[in-house]
Amino acid sequence: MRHAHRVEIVRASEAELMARLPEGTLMQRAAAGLAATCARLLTGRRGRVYGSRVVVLAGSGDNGGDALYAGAALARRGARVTAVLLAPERVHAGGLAAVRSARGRVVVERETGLAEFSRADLVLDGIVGIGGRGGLRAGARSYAEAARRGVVVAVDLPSGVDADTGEVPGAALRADVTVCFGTYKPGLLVDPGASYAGAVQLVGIGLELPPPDVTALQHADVAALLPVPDVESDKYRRGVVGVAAGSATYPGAAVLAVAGALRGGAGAVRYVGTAAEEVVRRFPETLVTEGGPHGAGRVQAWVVGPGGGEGARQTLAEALASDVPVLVDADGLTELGRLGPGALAGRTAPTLLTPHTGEAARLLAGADGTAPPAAADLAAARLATARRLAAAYRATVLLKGSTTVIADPGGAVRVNPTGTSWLATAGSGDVLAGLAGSLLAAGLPALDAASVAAYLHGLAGRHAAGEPGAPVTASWVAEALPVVWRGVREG
Ligand SMILES: NC(=O)C1=CN([C@@H]2O[C@H](COP(=O)(O)OP(=O)(O)OC[C@H]3O[C@@H](n4cnc5c(N)ncnc54)[C@H](O)[C@@H]3O)[C@@H](O)[C@H]2O)[C@@H](O)CC1
Ligand SMILES: [K+]
Repeated sequence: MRHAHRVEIVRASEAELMARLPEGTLMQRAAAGLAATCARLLTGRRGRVYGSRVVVLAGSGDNGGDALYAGAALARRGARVTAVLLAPERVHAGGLAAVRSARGRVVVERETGLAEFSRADLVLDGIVGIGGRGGLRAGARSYAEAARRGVVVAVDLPSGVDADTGEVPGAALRADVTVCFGTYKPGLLVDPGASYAGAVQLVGIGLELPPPDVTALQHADVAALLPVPDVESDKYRRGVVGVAAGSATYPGAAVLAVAGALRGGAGAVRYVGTAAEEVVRRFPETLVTEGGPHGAGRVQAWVVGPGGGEGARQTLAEALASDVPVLVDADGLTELGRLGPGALAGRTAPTLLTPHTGEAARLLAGADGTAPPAAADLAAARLATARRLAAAYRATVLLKGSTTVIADPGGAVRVNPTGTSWLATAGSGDVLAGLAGSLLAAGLPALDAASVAAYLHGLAGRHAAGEPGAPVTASWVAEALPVVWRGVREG
């Protein structure tokens, strides 16, 4: 599991530790880890550190200090190091002295800096770290826009990315590798920030941290959560998931939601709705029932909404009246937005909402009676959006997007590290809804069901798209689920 902490928490832990250690110890630990990664990268690219061109972009804070000390360490190993000072009057004095004494070059003119930047083998981005506020300032922005041929290593986080939210209010440096200190920062795990970070490496500096603000599951965590039948299992013990989806206009949504549900670990899938014929033709193993969720027979979780069309309101009401977990998607969310959070007030079992940002906007409007916010604004602030929705509806929320975010009403937040933009395809959400519902029926708590579903769905999308990637259809994503499930279990 990757743990991320917000800046306020990092600062408090650092202060507590620094009070017990000789001055500069943490920066030396950070710089040593950073220099080791840079040396590995240079050796991988050029065969050796000696003689390589390294540029250190040093801003005015301790982030620049880390970068300068790491640059000095590389200079001592024979790298040709140029430190470019973006704020010469406020540069970290100790770091600068270290570069000078290791015979590094120091430049302050922007033109020279940019020329060095463009031909460096490796650039250390130490412009700003967790002290960054707002978009990059003009002098720094030119580096974000300049061409380069070398590898860029972000110090703690790519400059220009908001550490707490992943928002990029302007330009940011695009890194190939980010070396972060002490803990991951939420902005490294959530897009758009995550897309600037490249491969992220954590260097321990000895911080004692409280529980994380944000987590990201890894293979082993997902493997431990996957429901696996034992000798005592029958279809009811494994869970029956009810899928109320599809309509005369959208029968395909029913087929895709069932396709996801059949691969999600439940023992059986029960379909209710008008697309029964299509569903059974495609998946004869599906149990089908006339009418709606009410009186449909035994299920352990409901999925309502995909392709629900006109009937979505009635279906939603019947499912919400049950005492089993309910996943609400698509047209079900539109209906829920009209009804507002009050519609969930009487529920005794968990509710999982799976909006994209457009549906999230309608849900938020339904919660506070205002006009829907712009979906683009919600996408840029996806952590905050998921948290707001979870709090307003007292439900678990899986906010779909370039980084899918899952928020529990209790405050826990997970971000999904898998996924691919090829998943932005029609019907992909229906598969995800079926899959997550199946995991709910198999007994996973809503936060786990949602985050495991997002993880597997993302991997399946990548698997279906292949390398370097090609368009996929939602059906292929569903078909790839057993392969990635096995892959996760194998580790
Ligand atoms: N505090 C500690 O104990 C440790 C801190 N470390 C490093 O220190 C960093 C934090 O250092 P600081 O608190 O000095 O803050 P930073 O170095 O991240 O940035 C603060 C400086 O950048 C300037 N700045 C802010 N926003 C800017 C923008 N948008 N464009 C250009 N300049 C901007 C500010 O005027 C300020 O001088 C961490 O990210 C990490 O790299 C590490 O050395 C580990 C230990
Ligand atoms: K940085």
